[in-house]
Amino acid sequence: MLEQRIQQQFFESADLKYQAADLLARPIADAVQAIVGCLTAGGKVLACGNGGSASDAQHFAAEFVGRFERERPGLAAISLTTDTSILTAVGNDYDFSQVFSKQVQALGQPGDVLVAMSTSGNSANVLAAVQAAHDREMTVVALTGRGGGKLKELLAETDVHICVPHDRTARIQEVHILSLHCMCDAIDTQLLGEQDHA
Ligand SMILES: O=C(CO)[C@@H](O)[C@H](O)[C@H](O)[C@H](O)COP(=O)(O)O
Ligand SMILES: [Zn+2]
Repeated sequence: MLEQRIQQQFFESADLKYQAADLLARPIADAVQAIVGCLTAGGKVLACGNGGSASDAQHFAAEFVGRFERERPGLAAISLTTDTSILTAVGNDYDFSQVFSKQVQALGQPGDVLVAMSTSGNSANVLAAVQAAHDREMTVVALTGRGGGKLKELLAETDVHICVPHDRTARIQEVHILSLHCMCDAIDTQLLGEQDHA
């Protein structure tokens, strides 16, 4: 019984990934172009999100600064979810909704990219970070689900929206991490040339 339930989750995740391959290949490629353009012009990537998406922001930044699958010089990326002193000071002195936007205001430069993750598209601190990124003339790569929520409404035409066609947070997160890995792979390919995995 339990095994069936577990298998069901695998099937649901795999089905969604098949569906998303068609739908998301274009916006993921657009995100890669935006990030490669930013990095080659001397810019950097900032990443944010809550809960599981906070882990994804850190995971993504680690693959930039350290490496993904190939040796290359580190790429400029900072996760806005890691500094507990900043998070507690801003959360305590201002409001939790400002924990990311304050960092975007302090660190963001025109031409930088903000990777903003929210499965609901409705987390106030992620929405405020997107607004701060626009004020700083940054491009936003938004990873969402559930139709994109309020975040979708905030996006500019030059931004990129990777919206997973599902309602469950866990399933959406599983496609987000796959999308981030696709981006790492494609960015390395753009910077270093093709390499097979065979
Ligand atoms: O990982 C999970 C659920 O799978 C949770 O930690 C989840 O990320 C948290 O509830 C977040 O606060 C949800 O925020 P969001 O994705 O709607 O912006
Ligand atoms: Zn989770």
